[in-house]
Amino acid sequence: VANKLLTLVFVREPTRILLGLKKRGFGMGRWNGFGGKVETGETIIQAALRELQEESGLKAKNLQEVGLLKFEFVGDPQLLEVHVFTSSEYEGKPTESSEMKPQWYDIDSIPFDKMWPDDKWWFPLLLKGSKFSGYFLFEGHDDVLNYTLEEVDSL
Ligand SMILES: CN1CCN(c2cc(NC3CC3)nc(N)n2)CC1
Repeated sequence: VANKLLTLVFVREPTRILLGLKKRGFGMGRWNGFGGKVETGETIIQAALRELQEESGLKAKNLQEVGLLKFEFVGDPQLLEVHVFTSSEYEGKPTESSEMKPQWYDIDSIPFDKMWPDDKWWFPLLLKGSKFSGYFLFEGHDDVLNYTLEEVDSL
């Protein structure tokens, strides 16, 4: 079966970035951007905007695709394909949802120890405004066995 399409959106201000604490399900207990599955009949962009609004209450006005991340788990044939976006213009106020508890973090104090382990490699590229493409092989949810990561001119 084809890759599972997922979205991940970070709302960014000059010195801070909005993260959400995942309250249940996949990635529970970890801080992350906002996102979810791409449903049939919607584009990846539409899914990114929908999930951001559902999970944070924010309506992004200038979504930009900044990264493509592929994840594999030892023993699991399903490949995850995560399309990463940023937005610097938005409407609304960060609002806790059933899925996420939003909080602004200063970009100098990102809580990597409480995020997915792959983030420490690609997050610096996102913060400096690069476009990136990466692949991470996980064993379980905590160990990265292998990865490749490159900055790209276009996605
Ligand atoms: C809907 N979500 C959005 C984001 N997402 C991931 C995954 C991830 N690593 C993969 C090993 C799991 N790392 C970050 N930062 N986000 C998965 C699904």
